Amino acid sequence: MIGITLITSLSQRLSASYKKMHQQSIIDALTGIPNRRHFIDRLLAEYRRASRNSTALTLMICDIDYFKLYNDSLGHLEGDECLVKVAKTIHSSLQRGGDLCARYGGEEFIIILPNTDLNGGEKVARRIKQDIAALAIPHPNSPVGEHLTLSIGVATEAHDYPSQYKLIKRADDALYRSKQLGRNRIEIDAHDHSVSASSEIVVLQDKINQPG
Ligand SMILES: Nc1nc2c(ncn2[C@@H]2O[C@H](COP(=O)(O)OP(=O)(O)OP(=O)(O)O)[C@@H](O)[C@H]2O)c(=O)[nH]1
Repeated sequence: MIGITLITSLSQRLSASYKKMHQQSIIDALTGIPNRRHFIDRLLAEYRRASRNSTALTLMICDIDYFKLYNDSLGHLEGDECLVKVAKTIHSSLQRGGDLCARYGGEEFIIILPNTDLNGGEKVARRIKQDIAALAIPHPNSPVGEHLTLSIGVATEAHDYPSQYKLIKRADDALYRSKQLGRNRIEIDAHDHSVSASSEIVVLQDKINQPG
């Protein structure tokens, strides 16, 4: 009897420590949101689901502008605190249960929006930008404003699903464009064969980059 109790308690402890280890392996230690590894697993699952059901899938990468300057001006600890605030804010800007925000790299966050088309992606990107602006985090020496800003790249897949990595690449290319075009802005790459992608990009850029 004592032996059985001992084995049960041991296996409960093992299972608890396995759960803890698993949590630690998929959560970013600084910000407490999912890490890159968890993002890749979820993206694959969402990609398969979208492909099976022919639903739209949107991916978004948000990158803090001039974060090196932020660290240099205010120190690394302040930089860490800022990353935590940004992660929490982006996380709470997402309203659907299936949406996921993960820390993708140092000051980069990546978001999966399942069953979300171009219009939905645009709305979420705008909301994130507004919520970050509302934090009004002072960013001394930022060439684009007195408060912390984000550059955002968005890519949507509506019909054609060649590879989930291509969608990451397209979101990354859109982010790159956003940095090149001056930062603190949203760039969208719409890959929809029923319309010309480049014409959609132009229309959306006009809409998105209006002030406010
Ligand atoms: N405090 C802190 N800083 C980090 C962390 N991870 C990355 N960084 C810093 O983020 C900065 C990123 O710098 P860059 O890649 O040059 O980008 P940037 O200065 O934001 O410039 P742009 O992206 O071009 O606007 C580097 O200085 C990194 O040290 C972290 O966990 N904590």
